[in-house]
Amino acid sequence: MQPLIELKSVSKTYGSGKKRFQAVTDINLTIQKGESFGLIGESGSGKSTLAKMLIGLEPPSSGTIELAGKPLWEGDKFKPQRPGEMQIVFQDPQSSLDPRMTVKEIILEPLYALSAGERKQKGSMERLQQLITRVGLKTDQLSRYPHEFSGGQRQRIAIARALITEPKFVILDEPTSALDVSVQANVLNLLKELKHEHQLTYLFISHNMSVIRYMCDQTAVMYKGEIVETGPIEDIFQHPRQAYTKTLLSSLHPLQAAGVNQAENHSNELSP
Ligand SMILES: Nc1ncnc2c1ncn2[C@@H]1O[C@H](COP(=O)(O)OP(=O)(O)OP(=O)(O)O)[C@@H](O)[C@H]1O
Repeated sequence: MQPLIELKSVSKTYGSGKKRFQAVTDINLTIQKGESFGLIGESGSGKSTLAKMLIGLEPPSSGTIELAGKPLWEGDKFKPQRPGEMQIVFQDPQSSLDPRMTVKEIILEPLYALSAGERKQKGSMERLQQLITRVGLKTDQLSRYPHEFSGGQRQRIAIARALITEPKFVILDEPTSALDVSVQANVLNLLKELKHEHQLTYLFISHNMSVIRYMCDQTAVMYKGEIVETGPIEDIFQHPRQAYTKTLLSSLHPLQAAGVNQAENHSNELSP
């Protein structure tokens, strides 16, 4: 079966001369359609750099990235087959939502990358109302501005924005780490339901092993720009092979390490 996403020998170097810094080194990764693929690693390990190369914000320095068998980059030019096919939800909805735009404008904005016909069809008022209601907000909130919402509600707006183009692949870059613990599990559960309803494929980035375990089927562990371990999440959780993965696991709360997942326990919280 052809993978949805395939990275072959992908590296990324920032800067040049004395400021040259290799953030990502020789990454090989495949994500199958329908998978929820976790990417875990400490701060600075290169997770966001990988996400930026996938979404078109940073070109790889070498290697190839393919979506459904088609290269996403031609040199420094990002050339997705269908704009809007991939979307991203960033960590901090405070900075990722334009404070001068209404919720309606924010959610509709990704449609400007599409053709006029598609924009009309996907941006209908009926669709917008369905989407805003589905993420847990009210239709009369469409005319409000981001500052009028809580952190969790803002992340729900960001999720609606990501779904408006009907993407196949969604990158979730630490989508709950900036949120109050009391709302983290609600947002994770919403993301799980939406994945099922829209047949999405996720790349879920986190530094939190228990969140990755709750959300993902497969995972890769990143350390200093390299993938040091990859496989089914339960295998990695039960039988970590690399010293770094063992360290990540040993930093977990004892209940989480024992497999008692607080989100599944409906406690509404996930420990950081
Ligand atoms: N534009 C840039 N110019 C130079 N160095 C950069 C740039 N962006 C990232 N880096 C460096 O690359 C490394 C990887 O950063 P990256 O943001 O990908 O890590 P991360 O794992 O996502 O970290 P975090 O969890 O803190 O977001 C870091 O050392 C960072 O300082």
